[in-house]
Amino acid sequence: MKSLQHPVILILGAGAVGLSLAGKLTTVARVYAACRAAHAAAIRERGLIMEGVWGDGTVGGITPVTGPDEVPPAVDAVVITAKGTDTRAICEEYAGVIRGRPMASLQNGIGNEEIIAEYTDTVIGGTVTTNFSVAGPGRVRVQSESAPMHLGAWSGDGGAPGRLIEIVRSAGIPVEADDDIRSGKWTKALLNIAVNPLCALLLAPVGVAADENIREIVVGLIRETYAVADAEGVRLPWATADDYLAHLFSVQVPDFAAVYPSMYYDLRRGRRTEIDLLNGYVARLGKRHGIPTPHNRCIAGLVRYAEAHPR
Ligand SMILES: NC(=O)C1=CN([C@@H]2O[C@H](COP(=O)(O)OP(=O)(O)OC[C@H]3O[C@@H](n4cnc5c(N)ncnc54)[C@H](OP(=O)(O)O)[C@@H]3O)[C@@H](O)[C@H]2O)C=CC1
Ligand SMILES: CC(C)(CO)C(=O)C(=O)O
Repeated sequence: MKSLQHPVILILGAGAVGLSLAGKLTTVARVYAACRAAHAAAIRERGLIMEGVWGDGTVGGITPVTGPDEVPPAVDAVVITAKGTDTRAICEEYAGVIRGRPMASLQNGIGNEEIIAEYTDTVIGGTVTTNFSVAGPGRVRVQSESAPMHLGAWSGDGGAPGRLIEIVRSAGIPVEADDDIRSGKWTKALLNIAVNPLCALLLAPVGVAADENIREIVVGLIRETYAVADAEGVRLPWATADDYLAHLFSVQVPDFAAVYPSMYYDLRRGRRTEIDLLNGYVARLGKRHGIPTPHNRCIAGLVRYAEAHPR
């Protein structure tokens, strides 16, 4: 990232999160959004339509691309917002563009940064605790923001996160530096482990987590995740699982009560989910450490079954 004057940003896998980010960044950067053809056609024709807490209106100036040949050579930074299930494939497709450039992940789950590090030296870990959805081709909705975006050095050039933070902040997106982004990814994953699969399976918004029939399952998922994180040496901001659960039920579930998480849309659209980067990952690590994870194993099994039997 040489210059902050007119940075050129490439967003890889632009759907709900990536197109929303593109819409905001276009005020401060030249933005290329690698997206599917239907989004690209709609954006070329009339711009990106945004609604919600990141602003309402039609945003021009985003250049959609559908392959690496359409990306100019002068990219300063890459941000990946594809699903974790697509990380390797999209990195392969855009490998020539990624190589030698700082690349940030805003994806949920654990394991994406390790894959990205195979394609470039400077990797920035990131989290975003805002609800995004696709309302149609080239049309996104941004609802409920519960915490600022977090960005922090994963590998390589330690100055890269600071430069990206400046760009993101100047676009009006709340963002903070995270000096332990490995723990930051786990911290964000707690919320997704607690609510994403349940909402996807029950076809319910996040508020369902507080239902008296469901709450106990959420408690089990999080207590197991805490035990596994502890065995992995991950430092979480809440000392105990029950401290985090208090935050989840008093802040995060109310903030997102009325909206549906990303995994809900995956199952509804018959797509693969990120379950193996979330609850499935916890179950796998639990096995390795000899920690029982019956809640996470059960929920991961149910999601895998639902993936294989689209409704
Ligand atoms: N939605 C949310 O509220 C939040 C999501 N996240 C995380 O952010 C990440 C992205 O989520 P979200 O934006 O909801 O997901 P989306 O599915 O809406 O967006 C990802 C987009 O990338 C596209 N894509 C995949 N591969 C390619 C490719 N090779 N070339 C071009 N486009 C490609 C997908 O197309 P296709 O579907 O056709 O494969 C899809 O349109 C996930 O890790 C999610 O967990 C984090 C915080 C909040
Ligand atoms: C924070 C939350 C729940 C917002 O939708 C999310 O990360 C997701 O949908 O995956």
